[in-house]
Amino acid sequence: MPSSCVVDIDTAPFKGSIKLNTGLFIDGQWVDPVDKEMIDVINPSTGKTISQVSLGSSKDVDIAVKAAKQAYKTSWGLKCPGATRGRLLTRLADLIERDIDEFAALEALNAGKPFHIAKGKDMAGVIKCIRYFGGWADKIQGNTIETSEQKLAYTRHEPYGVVGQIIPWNFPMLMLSWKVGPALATGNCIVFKPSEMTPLSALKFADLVKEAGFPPGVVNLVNGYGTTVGQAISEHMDISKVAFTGSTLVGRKVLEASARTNLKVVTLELGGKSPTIIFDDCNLEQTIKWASMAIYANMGQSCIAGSRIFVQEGIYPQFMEKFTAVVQALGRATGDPFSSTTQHGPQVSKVQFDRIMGYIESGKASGATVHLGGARHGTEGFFIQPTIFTDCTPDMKIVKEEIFGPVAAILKFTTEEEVIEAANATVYGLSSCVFSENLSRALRVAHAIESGSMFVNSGPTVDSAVPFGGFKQSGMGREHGEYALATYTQVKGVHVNLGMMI
Ligand SMILES: NC(=O)C1=CN([C@@H]2O[C@H](COP(=O)(O)OP(=O)(O)OC[C@H]3O[C@@H](n4cnc5c(N)ncnc54)[C@H](O)[C@@H]3O)[C@@H](O)[C@H]2O)C=CC1
Ligand code: BAL
Repeated sequence: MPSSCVVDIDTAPFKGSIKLNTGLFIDGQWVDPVDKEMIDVINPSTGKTISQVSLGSSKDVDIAVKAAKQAYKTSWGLKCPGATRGRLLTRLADLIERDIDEFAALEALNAGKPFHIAKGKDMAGVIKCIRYFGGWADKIQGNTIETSEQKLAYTRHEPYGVVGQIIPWNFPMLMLSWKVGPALATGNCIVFKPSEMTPLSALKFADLVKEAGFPPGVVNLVNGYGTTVGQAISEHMDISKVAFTGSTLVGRKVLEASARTNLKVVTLELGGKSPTIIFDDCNLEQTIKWASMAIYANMGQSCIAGSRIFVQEGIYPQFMEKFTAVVQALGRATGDPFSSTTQHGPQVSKVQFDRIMGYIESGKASGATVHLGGARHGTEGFFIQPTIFTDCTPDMKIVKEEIFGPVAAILKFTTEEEVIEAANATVYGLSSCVFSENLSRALRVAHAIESGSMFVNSGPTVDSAVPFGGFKQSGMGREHGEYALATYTQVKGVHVNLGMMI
């Protein structure tokens, strides 16, 4: 009998016991991994173990792929009408909404997100995303193509079959929804790997997949390390497409694995070093709130974090005064994710904590000034103070590299041309923000910046209906919107002879 655990939480926003199956979810059943290995799951607020869950291997990936292939042939893919897929996705979204508090509690416990943010932002986004793609499931259609009177030609947008999905720990449920929503809507079966650090909410999700009535094998969940389960997914000969979110380093490995094996289609959503560009004529009150949200939301653990803040010289003193006050308030709202006043929780792990503190030390050593923060918060867990660096120059590591933590580098600029060049001086190109009340200028800049998303007079407010993905080394392919459907379908051109003779 595969193992389970009960997570007891007794806090103001959530009191209760959450029962979780801790096995692997394969072919609609909870099973033990072949090698019977387990992994500790850590609470980043304390550094203590919450529970142990199963740790899969390539052997479990093989079993999951077989189940997915069988489901694709018999009960999903082209065998299952889009309307049925859509209904199941909608039911799944309803079940997630029913259990939203449990999900938010698991995200707070395992990923350190403030509970009210996990509920109001992450989980609200998850439900919206799955409903959105549920709505697409019966609207996937090709075209007829005019060629000659003797030929009928049309296209079909067919699923790949079995797709692999590998996600990170920064938005465990949100990244899951971005992946499974379009894959299921388009009729693919899934072998899914959560981050080995944050698997708890995905375990709960798998139970709801079963409750919603998805046929066995359509969604399979194999928790495990990247170098075993992740690599096995990337190399698998019977997986036709893999969607990955994570570091650029691992993104390259996934692409290499595809090249080495079956040339599976790869979509990658990778790192960023996003610019927030603030002109003298911005609405300062609004801009400051958005700029703070852009870098510090989710403790800076976001690929779209606005970690380079370019401020035009005329507004620089006012910006610094007000921005500092907002970030100081965020520092005071740092602490227990289950407190209603907390806005800023811990980093996800000791590894990430050390990595970010290393960047802070590098910033100091390279001559930048710690204007605010720059140290750990408290004595327990992996908390870091929201940090502002000034006197930054383009050559510094803290300006060039993705920190993935609550660390902003402020850079002063004079002209529009200068800031466009500086903002584009990065290998990344995921997301950017520009603030100016001069719409002509804001749009000119929006068009000149090399990034897959551009936010004008707002922070990065990603939406399920709008394509999302990277330019340059931030990735390839798009999630969200109709564009996501294209990355989960392959186009077949059908030629019908209406009278041509040889
Ligand atoms: N774009 C994004 O949203 C994210 C970016 N990152 C960046 O990556 C840095 C390092 O974080 P990590 O947790 O180490 O990211 P990572 O890229 O190692 O982890 C992301 C996912 O990839 C898996 N993975 C690891 N090695 C793999 C392999 N060889 N083949 C297939 N899958 C593999 C992991 O198990 C996890 O599920 C962060 O500091 C941040 O800069 C991290 C997480 C998310
Ligand atoms: N990885 C997509 C969402 C984010 O990291 O902000």
